[in-house]
Amino acid sequence: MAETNNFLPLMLDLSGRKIVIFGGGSVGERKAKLFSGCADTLVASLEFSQDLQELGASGQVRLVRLDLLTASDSELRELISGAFLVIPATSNFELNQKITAIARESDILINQVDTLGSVVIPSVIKRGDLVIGISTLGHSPAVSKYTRRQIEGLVTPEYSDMIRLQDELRSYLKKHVAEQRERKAILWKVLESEAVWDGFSESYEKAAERAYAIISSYLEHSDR
Ligand SMILES: C[C@@]1(CC(=O)O)C2=NC(=C\c3[nH]c(c(CCC(=O)O)c3CC(=O)O)Cc3[nH]c(c(CC(=O)O)c3CCC(=O)O)/C=C3\N/C(=C\2)[C@@H](CCC(=O)O)[C@]3(C)CC(=O)O)/[C@H]1CCC(=O)O
Ligand SMILES: NC(=O)c1ccc[n+]([C@@H]2O[C@H](COP(=O)([O-])OP(=O)(O)OC[C@H]3O[C@@H](n4cnc5c(N)ncnc54)[C@H](O)[C@@H]3O)[C@@H](O)[C@H]2O)c1
Repeated sequence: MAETNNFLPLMLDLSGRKIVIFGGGSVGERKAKLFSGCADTLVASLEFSQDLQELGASGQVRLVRLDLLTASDSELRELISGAFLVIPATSNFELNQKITAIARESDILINQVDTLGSVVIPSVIKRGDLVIGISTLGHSPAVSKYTRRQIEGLVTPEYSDMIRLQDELRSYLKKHVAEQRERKAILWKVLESEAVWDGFSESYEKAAERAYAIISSYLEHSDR
């Protein structure tokens, strides 16, 4: 088991990156669904789940059907050539280990699914521009999934509205308030305002109106 207190989450721009998944079963399918929306995802397998076949037919993932046990090393190297991440997820542990070894030769990141490797895939919540990754570093994926479900209930649609409003206010304040510490104080006043959060239930514009009222009041009373 890897030393688990050295793992940290990173948010990576995967656009244009190649991700190769070996094994088209329930695990390969779950990983392909996660990555197909943002990376060039290829799945190599003997068989493919129904959902993967549909993802392949719609062009969201590339499917390569082959018996990986009879594939030559050069064929495997060809499949992973240029990959950013390799995910050996067949039901054959030894085969997964062999693919891992070949990927390691090319210093490619590897997400091992049958043991704790150097890359762990978290449970992911994506709500517009809010992205949350949750992991127990291999100790209990079920708790990751459970925690994701708990947090999903907390992250209401207003969170996306507030991100949009904060983004708008940050641009406005950068033009009108020179001091970064003052801009930060104002943004937090808006963030902690129940009136602004309640405003979203009426309309985005109502929440924004209340936010700008907070800014005006702050600027009138600050000793600028
Ligand atoms: C988070 C998530 C991401 C994803 O893969 O998409 C993920 N597994 C998920 C679900 C899940 N996987 C398993 C269960 C059954 C209950 C349980 O075992 O707990 C459940 C829950 C369920 O299905 O209910 C079984 C399991 N998992 C691993 C093994 C191998 C082993 O450890 O032996 C075995 C077979 C164990 C056995 O043989 O008994 C290993 C890994 N699974 C990980 C990630 C990495 C650690 C992440 C972390 O620590 O948080 C790691 C190390 C490698 C990896 O990255 O794949 C995804 C939830 C997505 C979502 O949120 O819905
Ligand atoms: N990381 C996780 O969350 C997690 C969860 C459950 C299981 N696992 C592990 O992941 C592995 C895969 O689990 P699964 O539920 O997806 O299995 P599965 O049986 O549903 O799928 C296995 C896939 O591997 C393919 N395959 C097997 N031998 C092959 C070969 N010689 N050539 C090409 N393709 C081949 C099969 O065609 C199938 O598509 C298991 O070994 C298990 O240890 C990991």
